[in-house]
Amino acid sequence: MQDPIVKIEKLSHRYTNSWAIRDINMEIGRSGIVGLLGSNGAGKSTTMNILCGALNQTEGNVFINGINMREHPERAKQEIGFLPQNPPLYMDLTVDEYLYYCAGLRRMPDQKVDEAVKDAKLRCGIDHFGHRLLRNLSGGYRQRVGIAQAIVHKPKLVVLDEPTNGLDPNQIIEVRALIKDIARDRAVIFSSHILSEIQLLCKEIKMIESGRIVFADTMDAFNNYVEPHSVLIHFENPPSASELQQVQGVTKVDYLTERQVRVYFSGDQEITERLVTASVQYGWRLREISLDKTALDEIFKQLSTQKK
Ligand SMILES: Nc1ncnc2c1ncn2[C@@H]1O[C@H](COP(=O)(O)OP(=O)(O)OP(=O)(O)O)[C@@H](O)[C@H]1O
Repeated sequence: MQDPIVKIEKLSHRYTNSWAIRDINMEIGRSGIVGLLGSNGAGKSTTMNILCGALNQTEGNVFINGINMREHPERAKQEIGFLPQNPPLYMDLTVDEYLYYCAGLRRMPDQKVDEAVKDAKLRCGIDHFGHRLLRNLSGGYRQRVGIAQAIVHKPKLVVLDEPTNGLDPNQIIEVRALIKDIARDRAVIFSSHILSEIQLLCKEIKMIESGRIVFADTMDAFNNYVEPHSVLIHFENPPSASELQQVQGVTKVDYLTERQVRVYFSGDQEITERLVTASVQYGWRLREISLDKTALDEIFKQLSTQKK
């Protein structure tokens, strides 16, 4: 396996007197979108700000492409493009002026700047807005300019802190498509407090709650984790537990009332079909059946209490 683009070791940060993040460890590969999911105040921005060298951590280490951010910040930052939660956009500059200014901050060689700005504008769909003042752009286009400044120096890693926050639904769709596009040739870390957004965009998910990582795996593993493993059934003529356990896939049966049963199963979703068939065959008179999907809030709670 290739070396990770990001390696975080035992990262902790304390603001004045309380810890915002504790003991975070993670590795991030060189391509695709990794989602950092967490509710408000979970510690996403703190982690991202440290990762990008905008904040000095209290404890632990961050390596970007093998370079220690604390020891060699200038070199490490060359590998990163960052769109913070409140991007520093200068409203009195035109798009071109702003992107040239950002390329300058990145210490790009002069002869490469024209082409780099042109490429970033094209990639972000703002090439026709070069002379427009930032203050006269819509929220969605300002966000595109923010993403353009994050990729102008062609970094290997782009970090986007809640980039769709505050946008209208159409702008959200456009910005998500842009993020997918820029992730084709680099790693992207993307934070959000919206699970469905992370599910839509990311191949991997790191979930953070109260400053700790509570889940880190592929999106597929996460989706399996939150898949329902039980169904709720109402029978008019309820079978016994042992009769229900004869149905292939059923692992456990709990009677909630005389006629209402929670049936646990393992494996595939065809369980509902098999239960309906058995009910017809044996005359159990099934009135209602529904998947028992635990509320996501509940899963968040379970994950955060399990790993504390
Ligand atoms: N500058 C600061 N001084 C003191 N406490 C802070 C500061 N910045 C953040 N915090 C606290 O640290 C914790 C983590 O905040 P952080 O901004 O990293 O979370 P977040 O997941 O990005 O949340 P949000 O989505 O609301 O931005 C919170 O309890 C927050 O109140």
